[in-house]
Amino acid sequence: MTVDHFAIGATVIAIAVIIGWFISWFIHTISICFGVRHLYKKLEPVIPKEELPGVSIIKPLTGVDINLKSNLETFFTQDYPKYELLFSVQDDNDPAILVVKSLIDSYPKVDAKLFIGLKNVGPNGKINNMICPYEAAIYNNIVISDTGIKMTPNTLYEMVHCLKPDVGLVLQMPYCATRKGFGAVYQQVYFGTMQARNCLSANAVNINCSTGMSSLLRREVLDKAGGLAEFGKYLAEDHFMAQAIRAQGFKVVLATTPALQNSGNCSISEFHNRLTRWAQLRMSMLPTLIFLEPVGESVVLGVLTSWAANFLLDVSPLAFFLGHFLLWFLSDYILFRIVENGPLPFSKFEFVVAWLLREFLSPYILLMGHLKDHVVWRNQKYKIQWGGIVQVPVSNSLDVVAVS
Ligand SMILES: CCCCCCCC/C=C\CCCCCCCC(=O)N[C@@H](CO)[C@H](O)/C=C/CCCCCCCCCCCCC
Ligand SMILES: O=c1ccn([C@@H]2O[C@H](COP(=O)(O)OP(=O)(O)O[C@H]3OC[C@@H](O)[C@H](O)[C@H]3O)[C@@H](O)[C@H]2O)c(=O)[nH]1
Repeated sequence: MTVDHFAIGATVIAIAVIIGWFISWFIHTISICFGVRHLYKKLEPVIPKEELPGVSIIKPLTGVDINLKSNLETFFTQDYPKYELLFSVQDDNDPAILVVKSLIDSYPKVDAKLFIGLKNVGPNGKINNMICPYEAAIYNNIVISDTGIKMTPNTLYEMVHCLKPDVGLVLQMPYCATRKGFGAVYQQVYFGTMQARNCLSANAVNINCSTGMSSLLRREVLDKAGGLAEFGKYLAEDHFMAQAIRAQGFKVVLATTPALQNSGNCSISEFHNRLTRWAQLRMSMLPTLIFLEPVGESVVLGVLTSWAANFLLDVSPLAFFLGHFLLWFLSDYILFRIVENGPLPFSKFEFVVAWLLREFLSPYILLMGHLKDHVVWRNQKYKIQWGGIVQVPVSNSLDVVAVS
């Protein structure tokens, strides 16, 4: 390559980097605007409360943590006229059984059942755990809610409110309840900044960006796509369910309040394992993210753009990087306050430390996703293929028992 070719190539790359930098600020701006407009907006009642449709809430459980009982209790105290609770565990030694039974005894007026044992329809353990309650559900509207989720008394109403006739799936954007300890702060900052930015901006422009920890869907729509069992072949069943619902012409929308993850386990290393697993899923399903995700991170994009600005405009790279990083921080701080709907629930110092840690560790998490040749989820190992299909882990199906 001659010097001219080299200079032309470098100029083209530098211009592309600058364009990418503007795109990333466009994403920040959309997420903030959409967050302000959509999150926590006042819901005008459209139909009287007693005429609201019935909802079956499926809770696939695996094990116990110190918050499980209080989290599950929030499902028994929903300010909603007609719903049933369908808990399921995959084996009869699961300690969650005792917790659920004691809550069922304490709230005899709430229609609640416990299913013990899974139906093996594919590699996805969560789907296998949910097949029995899904088949037994009496209502057409199904909420799927992960074990660590806590609701406020209004959450179910807020989700149903978003289920307009043209909507097939309502997702609660992932966020966290405020818990004690730095691990909890770190997770809350992650979900309130990077995750919220991508989730809000993608949904604002109708890009499929789903996380299935708390969602409400129309059963007849899912059944037309083959039912819940059809998605047992994927680990990222949430992404493929949203895709199948959109393919039938229904909208996928965000609920006005985020999902409150409130697991009793706030370990940073386990959280990193979870993020690595999610990164592996995303990269296998959407390979363009292998390139886009790292360049969409503040540190990598900052370094690249500092070089580009210096190359094209002779700007000091250090000054550019520091300005970029400070702006990114301020934008994330504003977004966090929008998602939290109030002041920081911890000190500013903790926010800064958790934010810096996340920004500098994110390339490492993405790298770990590339280095691992298998996915680990709840002690099961899976081999994942391009397209998101997984190979079956060894699993044993128990007889199913329903306990009211
Ligand atoms: C030069 C700048 C370009 C920036 C491009 C930004 C690239 C996107 C970067 C990161 C994507 C992060 C997605 C976070 C949410 C995903 C959470 C998750 O992994 N969930 C899994 C488990 O529940 C789930 O199975 C996977 C779902 C797939 C999500 C795919 C998301 C694509 C989002 C793209 C957002 C771009 C927004 C553009 C708006 C104009
Ligand atoms: O083998 C399993 C694994 C998981 N599960 C249940 O599935 C739910 C989610 O599990 P975890 O909390 O371990 O995982 P995550 O929070 O990472 O899940 C998230 O990412 C992966 C997606 O497929 C899920 O839909 C999403 O909720 C829990 O309720 C858990 O009890 C099972 O019932 N069996």
